[in-house]
Amino acid sequence: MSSTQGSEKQFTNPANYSFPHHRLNRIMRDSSKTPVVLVACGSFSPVTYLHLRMFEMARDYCRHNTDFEIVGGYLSPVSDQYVKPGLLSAEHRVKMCTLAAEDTSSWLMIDPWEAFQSYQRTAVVLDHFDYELNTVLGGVQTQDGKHRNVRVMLLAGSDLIGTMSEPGVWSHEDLDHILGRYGCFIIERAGTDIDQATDNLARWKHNIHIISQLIQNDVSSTKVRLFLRRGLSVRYLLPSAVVDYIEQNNLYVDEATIAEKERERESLTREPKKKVAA
Ligand SMILES: Nc1ncnc2c1ncn2[C@@H]1O[C@H](COP(=O)(O)OP(=O)(O)OP(=O)(O)O)[C@@H](O)[C@H]1O
Ligand SMILES: NC(=O)c1ccc[n+]([C@@H]2O[C@H](COP(=O)(O)O)[C@@H](O)[C@H]2O)c1
Repeated sequence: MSSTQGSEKQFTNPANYSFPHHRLNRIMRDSSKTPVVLVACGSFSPVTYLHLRMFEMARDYCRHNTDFEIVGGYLSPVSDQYVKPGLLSAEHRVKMCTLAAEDTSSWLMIDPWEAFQSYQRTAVVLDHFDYELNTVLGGVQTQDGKHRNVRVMLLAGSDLIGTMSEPGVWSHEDLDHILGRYGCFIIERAGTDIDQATDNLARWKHNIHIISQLIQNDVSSTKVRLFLRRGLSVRYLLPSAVVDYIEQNNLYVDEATIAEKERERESLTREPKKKVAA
């Protein structure tokens, strides 16, 4: 059974869900172009500057190399049911992504649809975006009021695209749906050979856009979590509102470290009195 087309399918929404579109550019700047919405699917545990930067890189790439006009960008955090080490609750991940986008961007949005329900395959997530953008919202308009359907495209790092050639991770049908119907932008990532990662995807080559990182940046959520566990600073690797949120909620710090931090805090508040007394 092939994945259902966005315009035909009814999607089950989480409770109290509404599709965010407050930053979507509903009127195109250049009517000769194709309107595109970028969708990055991932854990975002936690979201880093690199995740946000992927969108800026893709927008620059589109301006200079394609006839696409980016009219919006979404981060879609994966469901809690996605089994992965270090995956914090959807509640925290959506909150951190929202703080990050609000704090740093004028065009990025967070869609919590995927996060607050059972696991949804990426092909289905893209269908959901297509449905919300084109069927529910009715797409966008050109300067002279003509209707245009928005093209949804996946934005991902080369490590994720590399998994598309690993047996059993993605079905052929889903790959055909994602890369054939929608298309994607791949951000080069240190440690992944981009030619190897895309070798098996040659039949969809016309829909795969590879973007080099001109300034190498290999911040990853795994490294950020490791720093936090070791009590090292992660400031300037993530938006400051996200760092503050992590600190306030003691996130990614294991039980032993929390207890140690509490002991430290207690001893710090007691220490000056002892010194004075001595
Ligand atoms: N440094 C990076 N360069 C290029 N792409 C990246 C980078 N960091 C993350 N991405 C991409 O961002 C998307 C979401 O990533 P994800 O949430 O899994 O982050 P991550 O840093 O890879 O996480 P983790 O370290 O927990 O595996 C994926 O497509 C991933 O390839
Ligand atoms: N078959 C699929 O649809 C499929 C397979 C593997 C990963 N994914 C998606 O890719 C993303 C991977 O995120 P991570 O890089 O954090 O593991 C998630 O959004 C996940 O849902 C989808």
